[in-house]
Order: sequence, then C-alpha cells, then structure tokens
Amino acid sequence: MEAVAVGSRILPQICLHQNSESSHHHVKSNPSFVNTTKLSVARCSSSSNTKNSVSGGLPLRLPVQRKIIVGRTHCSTGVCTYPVGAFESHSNTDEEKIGVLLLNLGGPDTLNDVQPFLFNLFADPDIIRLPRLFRFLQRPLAQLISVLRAPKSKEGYASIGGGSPLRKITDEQANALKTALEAKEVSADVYVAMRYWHPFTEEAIKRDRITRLVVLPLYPQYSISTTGSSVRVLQEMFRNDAHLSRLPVAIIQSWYQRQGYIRSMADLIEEELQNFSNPEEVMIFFSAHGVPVSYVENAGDPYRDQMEECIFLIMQELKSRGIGNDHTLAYQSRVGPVQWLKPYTDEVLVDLGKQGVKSLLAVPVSFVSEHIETLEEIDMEYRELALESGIVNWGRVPALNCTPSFITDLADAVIEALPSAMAISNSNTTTSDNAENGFVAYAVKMIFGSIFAFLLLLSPKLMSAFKSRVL
Ligand SMILES: C=CC1=C(C)c2cc3[nH]c(cc4nc(cc5[nH]c(cc1n2)c(C)c5CCC(=O)O)C(CCC(=O)O)=C4C)c(C)c3C=C
Ligand SMILES: [Fe+2]
Repeated sequence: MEAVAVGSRILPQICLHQNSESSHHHVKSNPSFVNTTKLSVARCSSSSNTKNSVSGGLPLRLPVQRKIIVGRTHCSTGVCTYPVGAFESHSNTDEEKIGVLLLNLGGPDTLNDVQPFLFNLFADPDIIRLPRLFRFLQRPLAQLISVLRAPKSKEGYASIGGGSPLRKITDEQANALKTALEAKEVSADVYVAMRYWHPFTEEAIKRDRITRLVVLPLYPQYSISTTGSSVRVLQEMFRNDAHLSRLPVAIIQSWYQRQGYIRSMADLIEEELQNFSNPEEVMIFFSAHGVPVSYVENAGDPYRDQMEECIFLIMQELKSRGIGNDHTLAYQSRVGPVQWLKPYTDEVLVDLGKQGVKSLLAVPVSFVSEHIETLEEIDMEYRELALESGIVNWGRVPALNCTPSFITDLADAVIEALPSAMAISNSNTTTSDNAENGFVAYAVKMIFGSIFAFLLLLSPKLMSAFKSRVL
C-alpha cells in the first residue's frame, strides 16, 4: 500500500506571533500560498515564542479585550454537540456571534460501535492513503480491515469500561472552554465535531446564527491523518454551502508551541516526578501516537518535526525549573504492514530495561484527553512490558483533559485567532472522492474491490498486521 498525497487545497497562511518581551501581538501574513499536497498545513516559523499556526483571513477588527456578545445557547450546559440552525444569517447582523468548533477523532461509545467506528476510520483516504488508481478499493478494504481488527480492538475497549471516554471528555473540555472564554469576556458557543464517530463533523455543522467561527483541533501537533483529515472534511462542507462559504473562519492548525500548553505539560510532569523516591533518576519517556513514515518523508507531514520541537520546548521549560532529567521520545500504536515513525515505544522500553534504567515516567504527548491508547496501551500493555524488561518504578503523566491552565490557554488561542477569520475559499478544488458518482461506477468498484479484498485475505501475514494492536 503506497502512500500518496490526497487532494490538494490551497489556503492563505497566516501566523500569529507574540513578542515575548512586550507581549504585543502582531499578525504576520505569509504572502505565499501553501499547496497542501506538499505541506498540508500552515507552517509558521518554528521559534519558541510562536503561538498558534492559524489559517484564515485578516480583517483585524476585533480588539481582543472587547466584550463580544454571542447568540443563544441551545442547551443548558452551553455546549451543543447537536446544534439546530448553526452558523446562519452571519451576513445580516451587526451583532458578533462567535462559534468555536472543537475537532476531535471520536471513539466508539459501546462495543457494538467498534467495528463501524473502525470502518469510518479506515475508509478515510487520509488514514489509508491509496494511490489514486486504487481509490475505488478504499471502502471494501476498510470493511475488510475493520472486521479483522474489531475483535482485538473490542478487547481493548472492553478493558477500559466498554467504550471510549473521548466524547465525555471532549464535551467537558468544550464546557470548560466556554467558561474560560466567558471569564475573558468573550461569549461564545462551543461545538464538538468528531471525525469518525458521533457527533460527526457533519452533525455539528448545522445552522446557528454564528457570525465568526474559530476551528480548534484538539491535536497539539498537525498531522495529515488528524487535523488535516478533519479540516479537509470541513472545507468540503463549507465550500458546498452558500452560507457557510461566506462565514469568516479561522482554523488553528497546530498549537504545540504555545507557552500555556508547554507549561501545563511541564506542570504535570513535575508533579508526577514527585511520586518517585528519587525523582532526578527518572527517565522521562515521551510516547507519541505514530504515523506511517511515508506521511512525513513523502507527503510532507510536519508531525515528526512538530513533535520533536514540542518535546524540546517541554524539556527547556523543565530545565528552567531546575529539572534536568534524561528524556527520550518514541512512537506507539502502529497499525498495518508499513513502516511507522521510529523508534517504536515497545522496542525502546525493552532497550531501556536492558540498559539498566530502573525508573520511568511515561508522558503521552500527541493527544490531550485520556483515550484507549493511554488507558489500555500505555497503562496496561506498555507498563507490563516495561516491568518485564527490568524497569522497577513506573509512572504515567495523566492527559491534560480539563486542566485549568491548559483550558485557559486554549481560550487565549481562540481569542488570538478571531481577528484572522476569513471566508473559506470557494475554490472548486475537490478530492478525487468527489468524482465517485453513479450507480454503475459504484457497482463496478464494489465488485473489483471485493475481489481484491478476497485476494488480500489470502495473504495472512499482511492481514495479521492489521489484527494486532501492537505488532
Ligand atoms: C495525534 C494523534 C493520532 C494520530 C496521529 C493518529 C493516527 C493514526 N491512527 C490510526 C489508527 C487507529 N487509531 C485509533 C484510535 C485513535 N487514534 C487516536 C489518535 C491519533 N491517531 C485516538 C485519539 C484514537 C481514539 C482512541 C479512543 O479512545 O477511542 C484506532 C482504533 C483503536 C485501535 O484499534 O487501536 C486505530 C485503528 C492510523 C492508521 C493513523 C495514521 C495513519
Ligand atoms: Fe490513531
């Protein structure tokens, strides 16, 4: 399965920077356009004082401290995952009504949801990136892989209570963000849009009289497979809707370099180190969700670079607090028969044990909520492997979830992004998926796809790579 870039979209790229000495915001507009086939993301300067990487448009009309009056709230919590009438009438009102759309991956609510959730995930051309010629196989292949993987995946979800905690935590984060924005005198409705399970992006984007929208992916680092995929779906929906295509939108592409996030991570690490009897001897072990190497090396995914810079910034923050522990970064959760980013978490744990490391603090770093890969993969599988490998003292930093300093920083990120909101491009660029029309074409694809899938079944080695959670 060769990885190729999917679709190409063009976004004006804008970076918000903060001068750390003067705390004065300025907007740096990049006059060049970035073709997402190569880069897929706004790439701001990687200096440590860079705040968000935002794509959107200019008009710098909103002073940050101004009280912003926002439209009605549709549910008692203030967080609506199924809003009615969202993002409508934005051109006919003087009143600014802010919406914040949190993007996340989603997870199965029950064990019965696991296979259909996996189908949605593997049917995403940003997750299994087939060459254009073979794109018609995407859905049959997704069906096959999801069925093969479901039993093992179900075991994992069963061991953490029978489903993913993602929806609940993301709703809590949305609530907390709304409150944090209110504390900064910005009134906004916060919505949740999941990529592979309810509430789907398509469900979240209804009409709701929003006049300005900030899109905030809950992934600190950008990857084609996460933020890239969600934003692609969003852009397709906005482009195809007359109202939405005129709505000013700012998309925060990545925010791993924000001081508030870095400090919040450092706080959690510092706190957790205190649980060891000799904190200074503990190896700080950052474990990030992996992506296939081809994403980074062929498709220009900035994920690895951003991850490495993120770790550098966290360690720099810890050093400034007098914490100079050894640290390392490895990648977990690989799936399928291709090469993923190395080093692999399981292999590094074994090596560290062999090298005589006795105390280890695992730090999940690519995601800000507890989920199956923290609760099952790290807390159960990797912990067991580490202890078997000679590590004696094991600890794990909790996910940020609703940590107040983190949520406050997200609120700042939203406020800083507001002025750069602009209407989503009404370009006609489409992904090749949109070309899939017509019953005959569909039937032909299904037949060929099924034959191909059947042939793949005859390759047990290939398929077993999808069946296991950790290879
Ligand atoms: C930054 C975070 C993530 C990246 C990058 C990512 C890439 C990626 N993931 C898969 C395959 C699977 N991911 C699964 C679940 C899952 N993945 C992330 C995060 C990232 N994925 C999250 C938050 C979750 C949901 C966890 C939950 O609690 O429900 C799964 C399902 C679980 C399992 O069976 O292991 C799969 C499969 C690929 C192929 C990929 C990059 C191409
Ligand atoms: Fe994943």
